[in-house]
Amino acid sequence: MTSLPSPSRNPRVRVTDVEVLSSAWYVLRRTTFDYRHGDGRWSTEQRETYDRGNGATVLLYDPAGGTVLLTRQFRYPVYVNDHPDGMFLETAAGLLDADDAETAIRREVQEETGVRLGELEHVFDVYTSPGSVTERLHCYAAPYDPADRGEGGGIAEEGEDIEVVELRFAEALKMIETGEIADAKTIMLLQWAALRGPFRDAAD
Ligand SMILES: Nc1nc2c(ncn2[C@@H]2O[C@H](COP(=O)(O)OP(=O)(O)O[C@H]3O[C@H](CO)[C@@H](O)[C@H](O)[C@@H]3O)[C@@H](O)[C@H]2O)c(=O)[nH]1
Ligand SMILES: [Mg+2]
Repeated sequence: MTSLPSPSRNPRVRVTDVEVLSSAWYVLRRTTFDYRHGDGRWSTEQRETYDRGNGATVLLYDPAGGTVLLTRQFRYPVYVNDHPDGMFLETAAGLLDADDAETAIRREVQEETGVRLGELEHVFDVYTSPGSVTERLHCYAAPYDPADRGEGGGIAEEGEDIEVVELRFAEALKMIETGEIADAKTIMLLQWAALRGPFRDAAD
């Protein structure tokens, strides 16, 4: 046994063991727990969880120009699973590290796009892959001024090579249909922007 989580918040769940299977860039654990089913029967289950920490992302939008600012970078996990070239379009995002979500997203956006965030709207928090990955992703939206757009590029020493991509909002929506935008957080935020966010009154 390596570690146990804090006391159960669910009387149907009793964790009995946690093993660390791998601890390299991220941490893979195998947890054994007793679970009480809907019919009252208890069973012993095992689940592996991939812990890569939590993250934050932001949809940058310019209401006057009708544009959004995204990033493009090579994503190997996407490339290895059939994406044509792995050059993936996403909202700016990053891991929280030791920071709270708002501090982290301000830092990441500046590193990746050069934009210094002013007002910031919290939109929702999402679990990105609840059957296997523990990550909770804090999702924000914020206006940007195209004149503030800087070099961006990410941190070269960490192997990052990030292109900043400005798109008309209507074009970004179409790119969801064509598959050119296929990142979950980016699709969720673009659809939020059309339904309830800054572009809800846009004609197309
Ligand atoms: N050496 C090494 N480096 C890695 C590895 N995995 C990631 N990295 C480096 O660590 C960097 C982390 O950059 P962040 O900007 O902090 O995170 P992110 O990869 O952009 O993650 C964000 O987007 C993800 C995808 O949507 C989100 O899952 C995540 O929560 C976060 O929001 C990556 O760009 C990459 O350079 C690895 O296995 N080995
Ligand atoms: Mg990033």
